[in-house]
Amino acid sequence: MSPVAVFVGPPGAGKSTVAEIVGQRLGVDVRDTDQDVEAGEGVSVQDIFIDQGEAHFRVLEEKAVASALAEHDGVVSLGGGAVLSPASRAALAGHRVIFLDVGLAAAIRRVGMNSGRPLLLGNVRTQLKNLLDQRRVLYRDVARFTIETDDLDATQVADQAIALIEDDR
Ligand SMILES: Nc1ncnc2c1ncn2[C@@H]1O[C@H](COP(=O)(O)OP(=O)(O)OP(=O)(O)O)[C@@H](O)[C@H]1O
Ligand SMILES: O=C(O)C1=C[C@@H](O)[C@@H](O)[C@H](O)C1
Ligand SMILES: [Mg+2]
Repeated sequence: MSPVAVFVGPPGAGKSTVAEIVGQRLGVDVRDTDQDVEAGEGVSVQDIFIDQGEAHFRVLEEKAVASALAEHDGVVSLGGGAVLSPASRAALAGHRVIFLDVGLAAAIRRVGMNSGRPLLLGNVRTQLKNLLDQRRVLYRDVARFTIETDDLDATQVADQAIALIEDDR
């Protein structure tokens, strides 16, 4: 069993939104590792960061990624920082991973300046810039395909993703 596609990318890339559209259009279930962690713990990702710290969240996330890749044959959307884990990067090898890339300006517009995302608290622009600079290489490393999303709406990104999936089957 293997997911039909796995979406990776930074906050604001549109992973959750696009995964939902692609799942609906292909008639398959969607799994989001942030939601899996929240369901398992019974609290929000934000609260886990605040109460138990990022390192604890990353351990939970690593398990959620491993389970989703092993158990799910629909579409998977990973948390933005899932690729920080070497184990998760290794687990992604051989999967149909699609990197939704986004530039700084579009990412800021999409997450908003008052982001509830715990890693972006403080100066959203600076945090997002650092995060994009540090992680782009990791997203590229795990991805079979990249979609540049800046000038596309979520439906257009989903169209491209479905075309890539169909061509790759
Ligand atoms: N291609 C797009 N163009 C414009 N807005 C978009 C696009 N994709 C998603 N959005 C909007 O951007 C916001 C963030 O999208 P979404 O939550 O899907 O991102 P994400 O990649 O899952 O982020 P996170 O890593 O924080 O979970 C949402 O308000 C969504 O409607
Ligand atoms: O980019 C990140 O590190 C994160 C993205 C979100 O999906 C959540 O997993 C959490 O807010 C951390
Ligand atoms: Mg998401």
